[in-house]
Amino acid sequence: MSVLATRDLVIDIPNRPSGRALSLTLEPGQVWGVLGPNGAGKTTLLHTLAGLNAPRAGSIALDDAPLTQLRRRKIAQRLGLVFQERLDGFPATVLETALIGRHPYMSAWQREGADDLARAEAALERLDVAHLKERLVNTLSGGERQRVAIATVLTQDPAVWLVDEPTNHLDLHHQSSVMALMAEQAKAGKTLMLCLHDLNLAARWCSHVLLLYPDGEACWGEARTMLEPAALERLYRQRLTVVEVNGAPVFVPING
Ligand SMILES: Nc1ncnc2c1ncn2[C@@H]1O[C@H](COP(=O)(O)OP(=O)(O)OP(=O)(O)O)[C@@H](O)[C@H]1O
Repeated sequence: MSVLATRDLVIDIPNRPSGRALSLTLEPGQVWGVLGPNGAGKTTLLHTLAGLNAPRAGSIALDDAPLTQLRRRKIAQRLGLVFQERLDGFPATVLETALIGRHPYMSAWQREGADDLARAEAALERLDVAHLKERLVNTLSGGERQRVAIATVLTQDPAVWLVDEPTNHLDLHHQSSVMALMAEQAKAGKTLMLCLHDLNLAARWCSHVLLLYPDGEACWGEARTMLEPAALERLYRQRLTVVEVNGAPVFVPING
């Protein structure tokens, strides 16, 4: 069963030719990495899959139903989003922010219950921000905010995670912990699509990758077949060398 699928999807990037239309099928348990240079359209793709940007052409299905025919509340129960721009200016505490993850399941005037609170507190613990729960989010560091945003989606517990640069602002320990969380979610049957700048995170953690080129060209498939040095050099216009560490490829940029 596909949880999220696109048919002949063309994302709408102003003044860019349509390139290759995307017909993707994302299944439970898969972790997709979206790779490509700056401006290739990774964020635009995520926004389009979330129904926030209209595509130029083609369609998106969530649980085999057209996204355009689903109510926003239903979409919010199924899709969790971690995006780069966040409205953190609103004066909410870390705990209040995590609890927003429960709103798609509540009626308009319903208050969060004990179960909602327990889920939020467990998520804050998992992301190592429980000690900050009474702090206003707009007083946190970049990495702390990123972890609160991920904790909010963990509280939401969606079937599909769409995450723009999950390790943005994170130190090495928290990068590793967040990627392990993404893998855990996949193991639990969730589907994840992550925009990544780090090839080595993609090689280590993704089951599938989508390579997006600045001219709208694209190709996709299983990570072990797609992460070929020659294809990646063309993608980034950057020479690479590959070494193996613990059985996994590690890509290193080289000059010249
Ligand atoms: N509102 C807009 N008007 C005009 N161009 C836009 C608009 N939004 C995005 N773009 C352009 O669309 C292209 C794709 O942007 P997008 O943010 O999706 O790229 P990206 O692959 O996520 O890049 P990065 O790696 O830098 O985050 C860029 O060239 C960007 O300048």
